[in-house]
Amino acid sequence: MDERFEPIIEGILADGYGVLDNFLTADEVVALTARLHERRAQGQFRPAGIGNQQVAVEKQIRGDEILWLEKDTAVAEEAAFLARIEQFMDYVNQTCYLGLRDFEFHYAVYPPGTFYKRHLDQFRSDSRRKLSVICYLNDNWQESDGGQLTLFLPGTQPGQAEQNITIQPIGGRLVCFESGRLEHEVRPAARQRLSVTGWLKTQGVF
Ligand SMILES: O=C(O)CCC(=O)C(=O)O
Ligand SMILES: [Fe+2]
Repeated sequence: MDERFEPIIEGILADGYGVLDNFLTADEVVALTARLHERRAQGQFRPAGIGNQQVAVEKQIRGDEILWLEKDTAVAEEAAFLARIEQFMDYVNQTCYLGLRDFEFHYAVYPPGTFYKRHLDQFRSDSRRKLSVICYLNDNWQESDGGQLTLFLPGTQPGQAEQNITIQPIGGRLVCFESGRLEHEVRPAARQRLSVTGWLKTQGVF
């Protein structure tokens, strides 16, 4: 068992979310970022969709561009990332019994000035999504760069106010939270903001 994932599991069980720094080493972040930029320069990214609305409407909600990672076409650094995610998923299954069987991940680029308004990941498209996972690829991110992830934790007692958690999108950092329970948003980013985002899923019907 991979003990380094334990703090994030404890966070998920206690609070519905966990954060783990150095999920990727600095060298791995640099290498994966280079692959991202190559693919984007080749025109492989598309504006992220949120449903059937027009792109202009969607941009009021989210402004990121994405590219799904596919096992078949993954280069070495991408395959290594997906293998690490698989280890993480195995560890979660051994400790949390969520019955995770599958995952899907995409690169995400938030150009300067873009954001993703408050939302819930799960029910938009696929109720098999159990855990949302984001790994940031940013070099030397400063608080003044904006782009923070805000998690809205529901109060645990009746009448208790929700709590806002602010997470800086620091390179190599992994964030994981319950897809069906925690609403969240990406604050406007003042500089280009890079990540790999995905979902750990159960099998079964939508
Ligand atoms: O990049 C982040 O911090 C969150 C992204 C997100 O909420 C999403 O892609 O659904
Ligand atoms: Fe989200």
